[in-house]
Amino acid sequence: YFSVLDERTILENLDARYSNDQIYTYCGSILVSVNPYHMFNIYGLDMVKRYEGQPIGALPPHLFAISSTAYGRMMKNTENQVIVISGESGAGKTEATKLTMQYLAAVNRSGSSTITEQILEANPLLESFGNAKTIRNDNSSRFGKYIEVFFKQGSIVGARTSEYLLEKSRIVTQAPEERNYHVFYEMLAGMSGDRRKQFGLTSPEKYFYLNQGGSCTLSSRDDSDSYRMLCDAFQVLNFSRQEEETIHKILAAVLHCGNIFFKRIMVDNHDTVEMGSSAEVKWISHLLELSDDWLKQALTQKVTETKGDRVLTPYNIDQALDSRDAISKALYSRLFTWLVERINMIVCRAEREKSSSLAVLDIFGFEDFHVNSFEQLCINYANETLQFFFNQHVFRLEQKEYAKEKIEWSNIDFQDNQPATDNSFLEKCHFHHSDNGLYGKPRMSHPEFHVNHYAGKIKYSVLHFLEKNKDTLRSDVVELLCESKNKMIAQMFKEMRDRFINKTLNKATGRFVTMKPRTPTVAANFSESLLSLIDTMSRCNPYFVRCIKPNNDKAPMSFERSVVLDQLRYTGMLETIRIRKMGFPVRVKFHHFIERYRCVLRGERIHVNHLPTDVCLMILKTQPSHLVHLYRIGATKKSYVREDNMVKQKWTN
Ligand SMILES: Nc1ncnc2c1ncn2[C@@H]1O[C@H](COP(=O)(O)OP(=O)(O)OP(=O)(O)O)[C@@H](O)[C@H]1O
Repeated sequence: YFSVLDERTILENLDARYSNDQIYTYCGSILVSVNPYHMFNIYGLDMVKRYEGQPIGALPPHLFAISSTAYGRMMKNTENQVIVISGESGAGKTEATKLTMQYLAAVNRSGSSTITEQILEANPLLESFGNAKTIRNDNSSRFGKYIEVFFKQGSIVGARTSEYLLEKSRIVTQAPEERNYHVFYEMLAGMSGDRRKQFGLTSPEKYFYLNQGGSCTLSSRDDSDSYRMLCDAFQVLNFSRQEEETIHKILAAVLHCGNIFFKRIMVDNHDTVEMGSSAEVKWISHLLELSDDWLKQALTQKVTETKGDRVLTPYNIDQALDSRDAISKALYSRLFTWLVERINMIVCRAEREKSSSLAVLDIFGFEDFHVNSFEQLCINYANETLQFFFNQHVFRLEQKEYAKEKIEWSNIDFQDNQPATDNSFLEKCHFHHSDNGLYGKPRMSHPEFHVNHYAGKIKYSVLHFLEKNKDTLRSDVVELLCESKNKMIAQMFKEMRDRFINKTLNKATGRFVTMKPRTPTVAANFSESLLSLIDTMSRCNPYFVRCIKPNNDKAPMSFERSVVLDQLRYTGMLETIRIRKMGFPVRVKFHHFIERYRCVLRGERIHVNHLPTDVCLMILKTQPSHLVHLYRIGATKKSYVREDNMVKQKWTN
């Protein structure tokens, strides 16, 4: 534990420990984990046994200490627990989540059971569909996840995963040296030639949606091996043959979709398009079990209904390409949501009311890129909200500690960071907040705005912002997809249609009111799911794991202070320090305090009957009276000192 908390001390300690191969450190109530980019032999069954039943602090800092404490507390008090794992891309969140799940699987009382195996198998499946190679991380999760594991009498009885904000743009575009989601490459590498033919597929280099990053292979991952693991996971999770087949069909249809091209033509002086390829269109219609002309209708013209009339407006080439990509994104993201629900159906069958849960939240950290767009605003908004949750928790812990030690305090206050982006997110934010101090207006020449987040000022580019926020498939295209002869596909889009269109409200009167068809924005949906997540988490006892990336080169055991310091700021640890500094952040055990400062008594006799608190008071009374407000004596074991250089200086002298 750090007894003194400031930026420099934290940084120096993390550095010193890291160079000693100690990747874990406690900082207040947080476990800091610095990515070693090198596998230490510290996660075996021997370590599970060593940490099992041990409270935090009994053994050196370790992820298993957090898991063990959370598990023990859940068992003892049947109180729900949550471990919040955060950090930037490549910092080690996914690994920490996997290790926590493995720890739980190993210590739970039913040992290895079918349900435990199914819960663990869900992981490679979601990795195939939700992870991709980025320049920062070869296996980057492109969605946030909240996994609740349910226990009854110490045995795992089920689990439920919630997913947040899958990155959709990746399905249709990739930056240089990046890839699309693993599953496409795995499928093409692992399927037999015959099977590939069945879906009209060839090699990954041939697909526009797969080859934009430049390289379709990965040195750190064998795609055909991963495909085998994916197929095993389908088996363990009881996917039917038909379901597996439909999943493949949707994936193949997305790839064909990306290869559709258009020819620009002029009709009546209007720029319009003609479909350039018929082979892809045929394949897509065949795979999705739809009539041949549906795609043509969806891709070349817009349908507007006014007072019962259908008006058809031909698309220009940009609109046609956009609508092609919108269909691909909708197909893939609906499939992803369906998969998560399908896994939950299998592994979440326990009567949850009677069980307790231990949850893990693996969520992207604060992002500040060269160009920040809508996705970054969502992610940073999520971080802002989680930071508020974290501050509340730290604040509560402080209050509890002061109450226990009967320390009077009055001036601890923490800044509610909520207003930073609240509402600005739900509506077309940049038009509404020019008079908000936390908001910066875009300059005329730059389409951007600024938000002062808790972690610093971030500049957002508004280019494509509103489209990204809408991100909807035209309702007539959704209707077309609902007509698929494949029941699973039809059902997926019917759910989408029912969720967005004709939403009905059950008013207090008991009457149903049909709302005007309205599609909630991505931001509104996300904000709603985030608030519900916070609501669930606030009923749990939280633990915080902050993953830190020590360098930007994925280099093993190399600690760059400037890289780490930036993250310390973003992870909110310095905010904890600020909160603690407003109270009495330095807590020293009586005997340590006496040992260290008895010299200031200059030989004054300490009577054998003096209690440690009396001696501490004697020492403190040697200080000038105007410093009285800087310390407190705890009721049970510690002196509390408000950090102040003058006091420190004097005592040290
Ligand atoms: N505890 C660890 N021990 C050894 N190596 C690790 C550990 N944690 C992470 N790594 C290494 O760092 C890489 C990146 O970690 P991980 O995928 O967990 O990052 P992440 O924070 O989940 O990133 P993203 O947000 O992009 O998904 C891993 O593939 C692994 O090589």
